[in-house]
Amino acid sequence: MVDDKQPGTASRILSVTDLVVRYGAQIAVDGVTLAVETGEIFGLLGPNGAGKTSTLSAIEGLVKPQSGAVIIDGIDVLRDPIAAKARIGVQLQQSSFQPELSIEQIVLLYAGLYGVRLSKMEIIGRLREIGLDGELGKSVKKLSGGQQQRLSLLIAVIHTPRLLLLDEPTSGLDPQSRRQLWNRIEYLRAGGGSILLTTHSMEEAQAVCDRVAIIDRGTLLTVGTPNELIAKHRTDPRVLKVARTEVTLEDVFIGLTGSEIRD
Ligand SMILES: Nc1ncnc2c1ncn2[C@@H]1O[C@H](COP(=O)(O)OP(=O)(O)OP(=O)(O)O)[C@@H](O)[C@H]1O
Repeated sequence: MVDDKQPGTASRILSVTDLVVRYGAQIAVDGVTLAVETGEIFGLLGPNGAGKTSTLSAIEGLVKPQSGAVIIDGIDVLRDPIAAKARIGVQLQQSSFQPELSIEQIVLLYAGLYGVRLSKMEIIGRLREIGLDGELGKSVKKLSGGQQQRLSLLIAVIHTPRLLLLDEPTSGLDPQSRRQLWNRIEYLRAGGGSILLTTHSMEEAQAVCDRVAIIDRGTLLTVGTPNELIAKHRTDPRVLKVARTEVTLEDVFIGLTGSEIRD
């Protein structure tokens, strides 16, 4: 039997239990419980201010939760943050990269930070996978948005993390770059990785996520495969009220979270 308490053997790569995150009087996450299985792409959906980034930040160990537990690959993030962080990959904002450095220098820099040794041939091989092997000497500031996004994803997985955390990875990308990123995420899953991402795109959730959770006002409202959520909530009067024709995932989302604009 697989023991989820033993690091490296967990079939459940992430368990979040009763997570509470506050910023002063503001409750951002109000008792969220969710789990991501190994090899799964899991999507966190929610309107602006729902608590998605705060949940991710607590998982990453960037904010200290008021209460609750986060277990990554059998490791308690609060008790052993360094070991837990070694198992996760986080996509940095493109603006975090030093703009004057070349792609090769950036890859070498972050590989070094993670203790990964890469030969020039290995760097070229990795860049070939994302179509950037011809741009080795180009500075980061000269890359297009899509190229920068691909580079930041490559760096997020340079140490082959077991769990990849992506906060709105495709926002601002053109359709081609978005598709490429979806393919890349699926490729990482095929290689044994697990992915937790946030998105505002229902299309994205349906296209790449094995399961999704809808979160609002810091609370998890529902979880399942996109089709399960449609089946489960298709007769909910709040969902029927907003459905235009056949009930879609977006109808479920708006039905459960309400139609008012969030800032
Ligand atoms: N550093 C902070 N200090 C105070 N309040 C914060 C801070 N970060 C987030 N919040 C508040 O916590 C709540 C949840 O924010 P969070 O960024 O986690 O939501 P989100 O679902 O990621 O939203 P978005 O889709 O807009 O990125 C919001 O009310 C937000 O204003």
